[in-house]
Amino acid sequence: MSSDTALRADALGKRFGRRGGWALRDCAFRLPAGRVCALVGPNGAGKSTLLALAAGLTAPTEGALTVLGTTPAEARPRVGYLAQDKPLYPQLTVAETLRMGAALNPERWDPAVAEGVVAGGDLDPAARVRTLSGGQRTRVALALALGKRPELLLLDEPMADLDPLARHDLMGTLMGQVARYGTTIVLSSHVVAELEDSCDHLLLVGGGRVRLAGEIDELLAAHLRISGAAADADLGPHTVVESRVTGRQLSALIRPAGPLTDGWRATAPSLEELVLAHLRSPNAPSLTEERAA
Ligand SMILES: Nc1ncnc2c1ncn2[C@@H]1O[C@H](COP(=O)(O)OP(=O)(O)OP(=O)(O)O)[C@@H](O)[C@H]1O
Repeated sequence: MSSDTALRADALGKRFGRRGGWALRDCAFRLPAGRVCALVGPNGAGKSTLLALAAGLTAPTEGALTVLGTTPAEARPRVGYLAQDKPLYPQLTVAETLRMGAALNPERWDPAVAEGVVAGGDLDPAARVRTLSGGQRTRVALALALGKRPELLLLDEPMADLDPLARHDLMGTLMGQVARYGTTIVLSSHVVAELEDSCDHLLLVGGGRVRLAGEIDELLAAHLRISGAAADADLGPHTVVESRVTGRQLSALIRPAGPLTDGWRATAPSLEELVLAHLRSPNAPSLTEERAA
């Protein structure tokens, strides 16, 4: 695999327990290095499982996940991971937590980066983690992940307990990382509108499968929102992701397979419209780089 690939899944599957259902199945995608990738999908879709696999915390049941050109276990020192529950030691102070980060990552630790993230939140270095709010803990956990100067940063719902200003601030910090160090970021979130400005790659999972994977610009360009008279609707060769009839009007999100016949009004979808249409239509065909190529 070339070094310009941060993450690659081949027939990746994960099942918890021998009788459990598949959290992920038959997943194939490639995430180029240096991208900011939005990982979206409904509750239970497999987002956290995918991030935990990439962080080397759990092993695939079948297939393979290649991280920074190697196995997840070998890539671990070069990967930063922020888990959904942001585990920290509650009895340690903020400063002690950062010292622990330095001790655990002697080769890579950058105190200025870690302290900068903490200082941005006006946190007292002497405060104990147990006295911090949820959002303040997120900031400390993020300082640990970023202080490691990761080549790949995996963030599981980092914005969930942040106020709007702190979210904005977090995105600024992350964009700074990308610009300065070329860090690849995978960020799971339920708030798609917040990702539109900062992410350039999308991975949409649903029911354990990859539904959409690719550059956001290319995915958007592959779809159209159309509307027209329901009576003479013939969407012939096009792939219909979602369609609705209201009165005499039909509106749909399609993947055009050629020019549209006369009578349709067509507009480009937003990222949110693209994602919502696929979430509402779990049986719509997938579109991933592999299949699109
Ligand atoms: N440790 C585990 N043991 C058993 N089943 C698990 C475990 N972790 C996840 N699962 C199952 O795997 C599936 C995917 O879960 P996962 O947490 O990856 O989804 P998610 O997309 O992150 O969901 P959410 O948006 O709710 O955080 C779910 O059906 C879940 O019940």
